[in-house]
Amino acid sequence: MALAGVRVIELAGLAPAPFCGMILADFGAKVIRVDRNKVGMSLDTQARGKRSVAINLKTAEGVALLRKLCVQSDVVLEPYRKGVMEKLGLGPHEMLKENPRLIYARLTGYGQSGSYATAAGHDINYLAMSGLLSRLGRSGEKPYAPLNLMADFAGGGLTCALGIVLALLERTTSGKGQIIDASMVEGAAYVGSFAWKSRSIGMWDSPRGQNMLDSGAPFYDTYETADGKYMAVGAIEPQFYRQLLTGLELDAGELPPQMSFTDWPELRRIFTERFASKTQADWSRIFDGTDACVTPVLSFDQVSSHPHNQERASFIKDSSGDESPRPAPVLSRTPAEPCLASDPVIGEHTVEVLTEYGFTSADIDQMLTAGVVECNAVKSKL
Ligand SMILES: C[C@H](CCC[C@@H](C)[C@H]1CC[C@H]2[C@@H]3[C@H](O)C[C@@H]4C[C@H](O)CC[C@]4(C)[C@H]3C[C@H](O)[C@]12C)C(=O)SCCNC(=O)CCNC(=O)[C@H](O)C(C)(C)COP(=O)(O)OP(=O)(O)OC[C@H]1O[C@@H](n2cnc3c(N)ncnc32)[C@H](O)[C@@H]1OP(=O)(O)O
Repeated sequence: MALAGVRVIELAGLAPAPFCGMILADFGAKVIRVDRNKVGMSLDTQARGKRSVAINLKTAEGVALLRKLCVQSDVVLEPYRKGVMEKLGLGPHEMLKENPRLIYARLTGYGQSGSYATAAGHDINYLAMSGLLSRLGRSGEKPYAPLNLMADFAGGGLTCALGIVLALLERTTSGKGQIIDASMVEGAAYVGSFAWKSRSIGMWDSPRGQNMLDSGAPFYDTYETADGKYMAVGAIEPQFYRQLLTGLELDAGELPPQMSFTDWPELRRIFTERFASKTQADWSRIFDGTDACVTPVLSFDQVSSHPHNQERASFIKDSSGDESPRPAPVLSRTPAEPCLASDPVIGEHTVEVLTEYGFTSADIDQMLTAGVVECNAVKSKL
């Protein structure tokens, strides 16, 4: 796998950093999640392929231990509020002095500088601060955040993973590590570069929800079907739009022109009525194999059994039978090989990892007894 041999220390966080760590693990890195002691259950739902070590960082020995792990690792990924790592004596400048090849990734909402740097926040706040949230939502309604996908995951975890991979690549020539300041506000804004930069061609001149790609246009929207499901329509180009009309059995000559903004409400009414006349399966049969750019809006239950997704094996099942998306993208020689075993319990691999990093049994026993680290066995599911 592409990241084979890369050792990552991920400090346990809420959602974006766990996703970043999972991406690295899916593509072959050895990711060790550092959890707290005495926590019953991990809230990390993005733990695929990781191992867990439980360390009490509120002890000097715990801090010294983490430092030793970082000295022997390639990447440290930390998701805490600005200043937390420095307070622990584990700030990037100290760590890079000890391991100049270390890539020290800091994934925060507001970045490491600026007056919001130390403020608490979540996806919706970062998305709001990126400018993007103001553009999301239907006409006449308040801004609407699309789950916590944009800042936490696209602008956060994924962008941070890109930064780490870029720094690893650069290190192959310089031999040096570096610090990554991954701000979710900036990551989300960057993901939204199209929205920013396409203002110059008038893409966003109308208010929220009244533009071509923000649910303003009737040919770029979702429609309810007779069985209460939905179809997605993305028929922008005239040649594809004509195929949409053919599938809907509508005569272009009897309709207003596609790009007549003032007629969009009337066109939407006509499309709404048409889509409501057949089921999702009926419409899928009609539009499959055409270039009308019309697809069913699949539920999580439907998605893996759709023929296209099945043919590409786009979804995988883990050892408990739970489905999730296959890592993307697919690399031809060194594809990701996601681990299908159950997620680690907190501290499951403490002894295994510390042994691997060169600690003796006596050292480990001493740390276990002193409560510096914790090792927990997997509970039987029987
Ligand atoms: C929308 C999202 C995230 C959604 C996640 C949800 C899935 C979950 C979020 C809350 C969960 C629920 C909740 O926990 C209550 C229930 C618990 C129950 O067990 C389960 C059900 C729950 C309902 C549960 C259900 C779900 O799991 C949840 C709903 C996001 O947007 S995530 C993005 C958040 N932002 C960032 O990550 C940006 C960077 N980070 C930060 O700004 C801050 O970390 C943050 C997130 C604001 C949190 O601030 P906080 O004050 O809590 O922490 P920090 O200031 O960062 O300091 C960390 C302290 O911890 C110490 N520490 C760290 N490791 C160790 C260790 N191994 N040992 C000892 N101590 C450790 C560290 O030293 C710091 O200590 P100090 O404060 O003393 O410096």
